[in-house]
Amino acid sequence: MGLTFSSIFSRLLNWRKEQDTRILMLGLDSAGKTTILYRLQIGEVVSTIPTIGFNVETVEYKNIKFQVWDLGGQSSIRPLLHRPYWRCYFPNTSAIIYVIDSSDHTRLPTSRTELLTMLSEEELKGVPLLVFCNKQDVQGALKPEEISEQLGLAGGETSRPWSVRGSCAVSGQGLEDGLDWLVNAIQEK
Ligand SMILES: Nc1nc2c(ncn2[C@@H]2O[C@H](COP(=O)(O)OP(=O)(O)OP(=O)(O)O)[C@@H](O)[C@H]2O)c(=O)[nH]1
Ligand SMILES: [Mg+2]
Repeated sequence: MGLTFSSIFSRLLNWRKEQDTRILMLGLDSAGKTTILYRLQIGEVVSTIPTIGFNVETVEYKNIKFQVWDLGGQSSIRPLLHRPYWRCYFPNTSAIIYVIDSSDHTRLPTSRTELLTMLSEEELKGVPLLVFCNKQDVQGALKPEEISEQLGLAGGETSRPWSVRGSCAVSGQGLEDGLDWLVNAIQEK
């Protein structure tokens, strides 16, 4: 598995040469972000708590860095509390991966709001977006098409390349195709 991902990212490395590439992975708690990070098997996942106080998980493959920010907790203070801090990380972002728990019907509207709020950030304008509709293996999970419809990107998101795809982080299904798409999108930008 790791070999496949390495070969996908190699295209990016050859193309970006010495430039650092930062890919941010976000999504509500329990969506599957950490599981995806480990699934990539491209390096050691390092967990750190920067002074600003929330958890950051990073895995690096050469100069491609995947970062997951733990925006913590379930409460509504989450975005209010952290957005001013994590905003300062936005300017050097090459791509965004947004992970949704497709089996969590109740929180889809919250997840959608979080996503759209983030996409409205000026610094993220034009940055390619890959949405993983994760946990497709769970019975009753919403299909990527249904989630895509609810997110409503098709109507308004014209400033960036985006794709909404199904995944199962546990088996790894869908991850390769999604990341392959993302690497192409970064290169074509
Ligand atoms: N069935 C199923 N379970 C999954 C899948 N992806 C993740 N999980 C499970 O969902 C739970 C949460 O996954 P995590 O990877 O910890 O989620 P996270 O997004 O990192 O969550 P936080 O760190 O709390 O923000 C774990 O028990 C995973 O094993 C999936 O595709 N299918
Ligand atoms: Mg996690």
